[in-house]
Amino acid sequence: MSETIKVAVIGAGGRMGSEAAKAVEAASDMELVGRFDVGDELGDLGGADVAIELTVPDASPGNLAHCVAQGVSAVVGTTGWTEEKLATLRSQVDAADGVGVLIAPNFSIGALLMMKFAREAAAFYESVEVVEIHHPNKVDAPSGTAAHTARAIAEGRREAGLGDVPDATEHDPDGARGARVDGIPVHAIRMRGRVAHQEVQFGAEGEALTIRHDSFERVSFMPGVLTGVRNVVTTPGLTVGLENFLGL
Ligand SMILES: NC(=O)C1=CN([C@@H]2O[C@H](COP(=O)(O)OP(=O)(O)OC[C@H]3O[C@@H](n4cnc5c(N)ncnc54)[C@H](O)[C@@H]3O)[C@@H](O)[C@H]2O)C=CC1
Ligand SMILES: O=C(O)C1=N[C@H](C(=O)O)C[C@H](O)C1
Repeated sequence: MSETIKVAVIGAGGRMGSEAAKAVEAASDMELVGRFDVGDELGDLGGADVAIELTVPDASPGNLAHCVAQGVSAVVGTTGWTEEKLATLRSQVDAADGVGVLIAPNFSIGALLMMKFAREAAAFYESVEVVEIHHPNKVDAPSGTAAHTARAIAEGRREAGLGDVPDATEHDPDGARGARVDGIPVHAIRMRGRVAHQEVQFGAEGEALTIRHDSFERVSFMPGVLTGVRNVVTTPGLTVGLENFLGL
C-alpha cells in the first residue's frame, strides 16, 4: 500500500459523512478518492484502501458486505448493529484476506473514557441506569453508544457477582421504565438543540455517582475517525470499539 491512505466516504452527503470528508481532506497522510451517497454505485470505491461508512442502520450491512468483497477495509460509525448482524459481518471479514473492519459506536475520546469509567464503576454500585440524549433527526434508539455502554456495565456487574438492578416496578403499561440492554435500563431522549450526550447514573445506599459526556459538535468525532482509518489498514479482522486501537 502507498504511504498515503486512499479513503472513500460512504454517506458523504450526511451530517457525519460531510464532516469526515473534510477531515480526510485536511489530513496530510490521506487522500479522499471518493464520496458516495444513496443511489451511487460503489464499484471499486474509487480505488480506496479504506472506506468510512456513515449511513443508516438498514444500509450499513450491505455497504460493508460490498467493501469486504472488494477487499477494501472499513471504518464504520453507523449504529444499529445487532449481535446477529455483527456475526454475519464477522464471517464475511474472516473469509476475506487481510481486510480490516472497525465498528465504532462512538469516535469521541470523551465518550470512550466515559464508557471505560462506567465499566470500572459498575462493580461497585447496586443501581445503574443509562440516559442518552440526541438530536431529534436520529433514526435509531437506543444509541449505539448507550447499547455498548450497557453491555460493558453488564459484563462488569457479572464479573463482580452482582445480580439484577433493584426495581420493584410491576405496572408500566406505557414503558416508562425505558428499554433493557443486557439487563441494564436505558432511556433515550430526543431533543432539538442537542447533538450527542450521555449520562451513566450509579446509586448505592446514601450516595450517587454520575458520569456524563457531551459532544457539542460533530468535529469531536473526527480525530477518532482518522485514528480508526490509520489503524484499520494494519489490523485485519473485525474490531468492535475504537478503544481497542487506543489501549483503553
Ligand atoms: N460512531 C460515532 O461516533 C457516530 C456515529 N454516528 C452514526 O453515523 C450514522 C450517520 O449519522 P448522520 O451523519 O447524523 O446521519 P445523516 O442522516 O445526516 O447521514 C446519513 C447519510 O447516509 C446516506 N445514505 C443513506 N442510505 C445510504 C446508502 N444505501 N448508501 C450510501 N449512503 C446512504 C444519506 O443519504 C445521508 O446522506 C448514524 O448511524 C449515526 O448513529 C453519528 C455520529 C457519531
Ligand atoms: O446519531 C448520532 O448523532 C450519534 N450516533 C452514535 C450513537 O448512536 O451512539 C454516536 C453519537 O452518540 C452520535
